[in-house]
Amino acid sequence: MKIALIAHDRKKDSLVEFAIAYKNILQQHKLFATGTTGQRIQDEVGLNVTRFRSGPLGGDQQIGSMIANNDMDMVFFFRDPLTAQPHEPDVTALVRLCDVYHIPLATNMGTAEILLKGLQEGFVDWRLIQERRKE
Ligand SMILES: O=C(CO)COP(=O)(O)O
Repeated sequence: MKIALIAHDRKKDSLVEFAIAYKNILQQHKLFATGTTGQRIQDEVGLNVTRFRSGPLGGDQQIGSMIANNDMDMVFFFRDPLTAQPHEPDVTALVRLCDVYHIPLATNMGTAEILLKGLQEGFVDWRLIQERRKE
C-alpha cells in the first residue's frame, strides 16, 4: 500500500514517535511525505520515504495529486489545530480529496494508531480491491 506521512511543525515530533513505534508495519509499505516531514522520518526512524516538496511549497498538492489519481491508499496527516498555516487552502484541499476518493485519513495520533493497526490486521479491504483493479 502507498502511505503518505505529513505533519505540521508542532506535530512532527509526534509523527516521528508514531513512526518509531510502528516502524515494523510502516516498512512493509511504500512511504511518501512532504519535504521536511520526510527528512525527519528518514533521519530519525531510518525508513525509506519518497519526499515531495515542502508542504507550503506544494508538497501537499503533490500528495493530493496522487490521491486524485487513485494512487494513494492511506494518509497520516498530523495537523496542528492551534496554529494558523499560510498554506491552509492546500491543507483543506488535501483533506477534501481524501473524502472525495474515500482514502483513510488520520489527522491525530489516536486515529493513526487505529488505522495502521487496522491495516496490519487486514481491515482495509476496500483499498486493496482498488489496488488490485489497477493491476
Ligand atoms: O506543512 C506541511 C503540511 O501542510 C508539512 O510540510 P513539511 O513536511 O515540508 O514541513
